[in-house]
Amino acid sequence: MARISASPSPVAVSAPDAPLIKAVGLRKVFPPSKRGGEPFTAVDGIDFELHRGEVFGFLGPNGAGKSSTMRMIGCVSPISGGELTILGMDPRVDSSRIKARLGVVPQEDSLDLELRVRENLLIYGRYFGLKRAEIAERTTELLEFVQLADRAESTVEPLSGGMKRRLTIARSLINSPEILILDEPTTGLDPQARHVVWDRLFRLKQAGTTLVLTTHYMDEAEQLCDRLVVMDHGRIAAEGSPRSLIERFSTREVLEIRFEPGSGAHEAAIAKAEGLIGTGERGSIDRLEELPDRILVYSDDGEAALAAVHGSGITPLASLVRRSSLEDVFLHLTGRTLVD
Ligand SMILES: Nc1ncnc2c1ncn2[C@@H]1O[C@H](COP(=O)(O)OP(=O)(O)OP(=O)(O)O)[C@@H](O)[C@H]1O
Repeated sequence: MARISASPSPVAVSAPDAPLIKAVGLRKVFPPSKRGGEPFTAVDGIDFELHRGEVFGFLGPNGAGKSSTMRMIGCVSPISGGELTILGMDPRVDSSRIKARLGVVPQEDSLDLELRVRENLLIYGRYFGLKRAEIAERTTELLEFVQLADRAESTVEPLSGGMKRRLTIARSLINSPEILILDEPTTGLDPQARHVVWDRLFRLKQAGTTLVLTTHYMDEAEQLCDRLVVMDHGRIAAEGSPRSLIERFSTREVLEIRFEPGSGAHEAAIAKAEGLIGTGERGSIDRLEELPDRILVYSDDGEAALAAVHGSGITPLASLVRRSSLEDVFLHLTGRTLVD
């Protein structure tokens, strides 16, 4: 298991506690298409640092600029502006040396479907210049780690989506990377397959591997990330641990109320509930968010807020009290939900 973790002997980082990745005013601007138009700014001057041993996340909806950022970190897309330092090096100068010390799990699996599972790792190991014996030993360990040892000799094509993702993770670890980059590691997987992938990522985290990942699943970000940035329209809206972001930008609990569609009750309830905001009484409402299908009532005491809602003559069709989540943080910061 220890060998699955981050490489033990970092070389080109200037100081022991220097960030593994440091971005200052990082930008990605795509040129106009051949048909004309304006250049498009996908990443608009972001600052962040990644430290050894942490799991750092970029949380944001589709189009927020997460993949564009990851591709710059992975040295497959040149930066358009600002500064980016990876393992103490400049990707504009040292991309090959940086790549040799990274593991990358791209958003779309890029496995060789006709080859066997083991052969996919062999090719990658050769690409990184590892010796055959070393590749063979590491392949055995990694396939065990991702629970694919019994599939080593089968071709990749018939594997499930979850298995392919786990194989991609194994492949990304063949060179004992110091940083593992995962772009939406569980997108497209069913809930059970997601949990198996999460379990493997947890183990890497426990083993001290430095992970940087993107996601638009708030539960993934909450469970895995030590620290994250909330990204929207190419900018960072907030940064912190999942817990600190929730404490800073939301209440302890949220009351969700729903009404008969088309009855007009939703609009009437909004008008009444606004009168309950900031009363200072038990169940006092901090703020409301209105979504097309429900109203979110933010209060530190959801049950008391529900009682206050009922007391004001609002009668929802259904109600639910839950803990605040990163989804609520995102909604508060951007006015939009994470998944459209
Ligand atoms: N090669 C490109 N040329 C022009 N625009 C691009 C290019 N690649 C990405 N974009 C645009 O940049 C914006 C950010 O895309 P990006 O893929 O970084 O977002 P994302 O947060 O990763 O979203 P997703 O979850 O959909 O991958 C989007 O509006 C996208 O259409």
